[in-house]
Amino acid sequence: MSIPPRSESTSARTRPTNNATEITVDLGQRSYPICIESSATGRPDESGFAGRLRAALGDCTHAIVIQDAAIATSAGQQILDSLAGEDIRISEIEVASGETSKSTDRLAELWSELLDCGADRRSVVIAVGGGVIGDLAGFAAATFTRGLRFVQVPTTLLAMVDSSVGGKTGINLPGGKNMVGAFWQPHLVWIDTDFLATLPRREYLSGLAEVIKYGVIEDAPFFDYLETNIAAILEREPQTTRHAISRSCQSKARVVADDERETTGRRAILNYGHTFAHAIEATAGYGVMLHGEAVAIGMQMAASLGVDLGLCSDELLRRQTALIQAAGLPRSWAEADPAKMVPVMAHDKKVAHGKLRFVLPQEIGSVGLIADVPQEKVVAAIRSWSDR
Ligand SMILES: NC(=O)c1ccc[n+]([C@@H]2O[C@H](COP(=O)([O-])OP(=O)(O)OC[C@H]3O[C@@H](n4cnc5c(N)ncnc54)[C@H](O)[C@@H]3O)[C@@H](O)[C@H]2O)c1
Ligand SMILES: O=C(O)C(=O)C[C@@H](O)[C@H](O)[C@H](O)COP(=O)(O)O
Ligand SMILES: [Zn+2]
Repeated sequence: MSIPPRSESTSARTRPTNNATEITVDLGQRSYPICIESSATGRPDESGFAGRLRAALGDCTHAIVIQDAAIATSAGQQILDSLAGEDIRISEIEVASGETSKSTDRLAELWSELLDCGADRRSVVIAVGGGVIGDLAGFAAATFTRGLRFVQVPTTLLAMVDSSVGGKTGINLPGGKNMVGAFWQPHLVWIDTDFLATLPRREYLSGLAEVIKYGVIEDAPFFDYLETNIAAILEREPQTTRHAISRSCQSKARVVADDERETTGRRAILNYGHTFAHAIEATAGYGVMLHGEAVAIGMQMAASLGVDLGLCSDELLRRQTALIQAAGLPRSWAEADPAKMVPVMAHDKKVAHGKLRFVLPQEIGSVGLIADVPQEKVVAAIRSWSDR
């Protein structure tokens, strides 16, 4: 199956002002801004978090801040402080860090906590944390009373460049990643790059895997930029890092605006490497391998599969491998076991008519959605980046 090309009419709109960038996710009446700022959360004027919240929601008298327990005294506190002068009742809910919180048990507790704090359809859920908090809180918002308004405040690089944008929310099942969820768009994405200052290096690198993904799937000049500037990004040099975040958000906003619910196939490109990655995460045990680490290895497996099928060149694989290595990400997983991974891959959400479909590279900046891949080639791709 071929992937529809980028639509010219639904490109993300970008408005840079001073040291801030605003990108619009164009979804008609459900359009929303991604505000990329630095040191701006507490500003008392309309450019601070509270001002942007007022502008995005209008009437809001109750905010429920659902935050990662590990950042409750830092980013979470900044968000709470920024709302202190507002005429808004605040409820706080903490969620333990880590992938295991994306579970049916934690979701059920969260529904009860929302009930207990008096959440109703005029409330807003504000998710403060990484992708785990955004996915979990977003799904709770989508389902409680059939829908609460929702705002994303990403505090990890991965959440800033990927999970906070686009409205995919959900939880894991033991047998598969993100198997239960909903498309539920936020009203606002607030990115304050200062939050990255406390992010551990391993988590920062994990986010870089999704950044590299955008270069491979639809932005070849950005891939070139990353090759040249990876050292500055690793040092978290402010301007370079901001550029990488904003370019990633532009890619994501463009793809989501083209195919919000992954119906035409265009949005499936964001799943590059993920058929393998999700099987790696599930078979390793959730939380053992970080999502971005699994995506890096999954992209390697996908590129090897592409080479094997004659879809792309060895040179593409060489460049991708070099960038992943330069970014300090793993390229292989010694324990990757096809016998365990292939059955998990059967639950991939891109399966159609009982057949797996893989997002595979054609050239840097372009991928295709490929069905009818012989299983022995899938096994060989897994083995080429494992010890088995
Ligand atoms: N919905 C989507 O479109 C989408 C896209 C990509 C990934 N995801 C999902 O996102 C999840 C991964 O997200 P993640 O990588 O952000 O992981 P995460 O949410 O687990 O956060 C990573 C770690 O960083 C800590 N942390 C967060 N912010 C911090 C900060 N500012 N300073 C210090 N520590 C901080 C957290 O406590 C946690 O231990 C996975 O479940 C993945 O499936 C979803
Ligand atoms: O937004 C998307 O679409 C993506 O596929 C982004 C991915 O990086 C992300 O990991 C997503 O959660 C995967 O979605 P899934 O539908 O394969 O579970
Ligand atoms: Zn991902």
